[in-house]
Amino acid sequence: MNDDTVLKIIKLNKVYKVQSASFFTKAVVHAVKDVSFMIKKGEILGLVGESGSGKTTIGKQIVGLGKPTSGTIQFRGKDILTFTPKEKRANRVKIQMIFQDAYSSLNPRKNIFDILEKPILVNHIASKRDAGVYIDHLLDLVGLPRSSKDKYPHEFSGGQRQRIGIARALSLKPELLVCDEPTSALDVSIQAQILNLLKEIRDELKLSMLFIGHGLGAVSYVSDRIAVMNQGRIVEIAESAELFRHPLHPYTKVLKEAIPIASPLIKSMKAEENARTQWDPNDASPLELVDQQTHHYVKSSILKGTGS
Ligand SMILES: Nc1ncnc2c1ncn2[C@@H]1O[C@H](COP(=O)(O)OP(=O)(O)OP(=O)(O)O)[C@@H](O)[C@H]1O
Repeated sequence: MNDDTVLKIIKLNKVYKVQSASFFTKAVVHAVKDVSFMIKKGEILGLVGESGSGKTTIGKQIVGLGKPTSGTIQFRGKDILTFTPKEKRANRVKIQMIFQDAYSSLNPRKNIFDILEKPILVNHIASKRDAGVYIDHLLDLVGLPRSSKDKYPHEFSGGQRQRIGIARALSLKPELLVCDEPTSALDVSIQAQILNLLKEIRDELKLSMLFIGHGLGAVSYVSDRIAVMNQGRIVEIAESAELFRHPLHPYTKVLKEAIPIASPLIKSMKAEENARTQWDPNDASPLELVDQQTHHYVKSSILKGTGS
C-alpha cells in the first residue's frame, strides 16, 4: 500500500434487518453494496448521492458506529475490524466525525471550555494546565473569538455551533475527518463559510476528509475527488473537475443538472472566498463564470483550494 493512503475501503457491504410490513418476518435493506475507495493524506473525498443511497452508513462504519456485513476497512494499512479493544480506542481518536446537527451533540449545560476540555484531558492530548492555551488555539483555528469559551451552546448561531463541533473533532488531532452533511442545516451564506473553513483546515493540518453531501455543487467545491453513490453502490468516482466536466454515469449527469446555473450557494462560496483572498479585479469575474458555466468556476476553485 502507498504510504500516503490513510483509508482504504474494500468491497464494503452493509445489510440491515428490519421488521417487514407483515410484522411476522424480517426484511433486509442492502444499504451498502460492494463499495471500494481510498483516501490519501491531505485529500478530501466527496461522497454524493440522494437520500437513502448509503452515504451515512459508510461514514458510520468508518468511525466504528456499526459493523459492516462484509468487506474491509483499512486505516493506515490496518484492518480496523480486527482491532483489539485498546486499538479501537486509539483509532476512535484518529478518526473523528462531524455531524449535520452540531447542536444536538453539544451538552447544553456545559460551556464551550468544558465541552472542549473534557475529551482533551480524557485522551491525554494536553495537561489540565495547558488545556486553556490549547483551546484558545483551537478557537483561533475555527475562526471563533477566544471569549467563546465562557458561553453556552444556545448562545451561538448554527454556523458557530458547527465551528465548535469542528473544533471538538480537531482537538483530538485526528488524521481523518468524516463530515456527514455538515452544512445541510445551515443558511446558504453560512454553508459557504463552513466549506471554506474545512478546506483551510485541510490545507493547514494536511488532514484527510470524507465529505458526505446531497448536492454536487457543495461536494465538488470542497472535494479533490468525488464518489457518486446510487442505491448503495458507487456508480462513478473521479477527480472533481473531471467528474464535473465529463460526467459518465447518467445519475451523475442528473446531479450535475440539478445544480442551478446561478447557484446561490456557489455565489456565496465565491463571495466568501473573495472576501478573504481578494481577487485581482483584472481576472475574469468568477461570478460571471458562475452565471454562465458553473463547472468552470467549480473547477478553478478546486484547483485553488488544493494549491495546485
Ligand atoms: N439502522 C438502520 N436500520 C435499518 N435500515 C437502515 C438503518 N440505517 C439506515 N438504514 C437504511 O439504509 C439505507 C441507507 O441509509 P443511509 O442513511 O446510509 O443513506 P444516506 O445516503 O446517508 O441518506 P441521507 O442523505 O438521508 O442521510 C436507507 O434505505 C435507510 O433507510
